[in-house]
Amino acid sequence: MKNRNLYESFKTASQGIWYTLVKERNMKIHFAAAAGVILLSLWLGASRIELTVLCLTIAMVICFELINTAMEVMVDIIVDVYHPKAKIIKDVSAGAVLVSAFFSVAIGWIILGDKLINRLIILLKYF
Ligand SMILES: Nc1ncnc2c1ncn2[C@@H]1O[C@H](COP(=O)(O)OP(=O)(O)OP(=O)(O)O)[C@@H](O)[C@H]1O
Repeated sequence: MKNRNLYESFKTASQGIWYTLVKERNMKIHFAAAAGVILLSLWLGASRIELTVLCLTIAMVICFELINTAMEVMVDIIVDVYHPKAKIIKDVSAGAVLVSAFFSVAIGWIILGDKLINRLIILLKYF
């Protein structure tokens, strides 16, 4: 079965994202964190380049989670019993998400940490 046109391709890709968002708890966390980071960056007055780096970082984590979900479904189609290699595939794939999430937190802190602390100090002076 092949997508007939660009609209069909867009629709099926969106369904893939929606499936992952509904089924995977971690994807909900990634989306919530992404929304939080973008709002925080706007509030802290992040520069365009900083916002660009943060958007790339968010995209990296979400893409790895999408691929991880695809890997899990693919493994489940191929094996429906315990298999050590199925475990390796799923664990490695989950590891990719973990590494990207860890570094995204580090990047977020490097970019926004100082601004956040300074803003909080200013706010605390009012009280
Ligand atoms: N067929 C299998 N054979 C061996 N181990 C498996 C198998 N299916 C799952 N596992 C193990 O269980 C873990 C969880 O697998 P599951 O398919 O439930 O993913 P998940 O809980 O959605 O993971 P994630 O938190 O990465 O989204 C895998 O990382 C793997 O270690």
